[in-house]
Amino acid sequence: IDFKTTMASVEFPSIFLNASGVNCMTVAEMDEMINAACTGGVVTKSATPQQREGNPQPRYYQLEHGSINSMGLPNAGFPYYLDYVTKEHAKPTILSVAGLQMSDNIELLHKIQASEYTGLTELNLSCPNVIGKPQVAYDFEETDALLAEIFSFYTKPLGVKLPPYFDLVHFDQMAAILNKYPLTHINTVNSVGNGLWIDIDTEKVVIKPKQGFGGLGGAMILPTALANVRAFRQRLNPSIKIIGTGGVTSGKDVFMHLLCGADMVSVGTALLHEGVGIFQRLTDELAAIMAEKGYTSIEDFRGKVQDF
Ligand SMILES: C=Cc1c(C(=O)O)[nH]c(=O)[nH]c1=O
Repeated sequence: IDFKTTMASVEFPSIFLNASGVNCMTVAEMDEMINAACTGGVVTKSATPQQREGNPQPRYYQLEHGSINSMGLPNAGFPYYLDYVTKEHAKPTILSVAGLQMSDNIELLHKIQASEYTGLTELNLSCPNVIGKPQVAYDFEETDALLAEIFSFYTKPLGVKLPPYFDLVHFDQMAAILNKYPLTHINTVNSVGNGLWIDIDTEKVVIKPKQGFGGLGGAMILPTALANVRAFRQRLNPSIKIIGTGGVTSGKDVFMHLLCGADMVSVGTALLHEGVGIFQRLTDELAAIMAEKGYTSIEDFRGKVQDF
């Protein structure tokens, strides 16, 4: 079964990617993603202009049905990731960038525009853990202004990483903004912002930053992820592809993301726990589901979830 896919005329040998932030901080991790079986390529950790240590530890904690994190954007800095993606690799790369303020985003995209890099870039509008900074993507006017400024000069392939939305009118408002711009894709969802977990033995929160508040990921956010993939598929121009992210732990979850309209699927929490071998497992499980249902291509069912 053929799981390759094309986005912005870039051929991905598989639909599977890592969620930015997981297994993508260093050259070794990014090479491991590219060299692993059944991966489509690699998405870098969101890069900031300078290298960042991130928040104090513990800043990640595994829950029974997912994860909570407040990493604080630790990364090796924009030059490190631009250097990596500009080199030749066996599979495509997506360069993720996250400014800490609007001017950072503009500066980073000017640098990419002026660089040798011709691959895909993803602007992270949804980091929930930069202390003191609200997520850009929850400010519709700022998002619109930022994209207008970017597309006044940026001509290379560009997508955006979005947080989950929880209100149908917000889907309408955000989709109306995104449809104004020549985006290659959206990647939805980022972690569900500012959850909290408590260790009842110590009666303490489980992560140090932000008094324990952190983004939620993993199995428990799958229903939210599916809703966001479907809602944007229903509203966005077909030219804007969708990377479905959030809650994927099995072939069934991948199948549901695809039924909702995802073009590619990325894995975060489960990848962190299982390692890159997960992509062969997800491929085998998806292929078994498709065989059972008599599907020979993802096109047989992509986006075809039915109303009740
Ligand atoms: C880029 C920062 C992000 C982080 C982080 O570095 O804290 N965690 C997330 O769950 N999503 C992000 O987008």
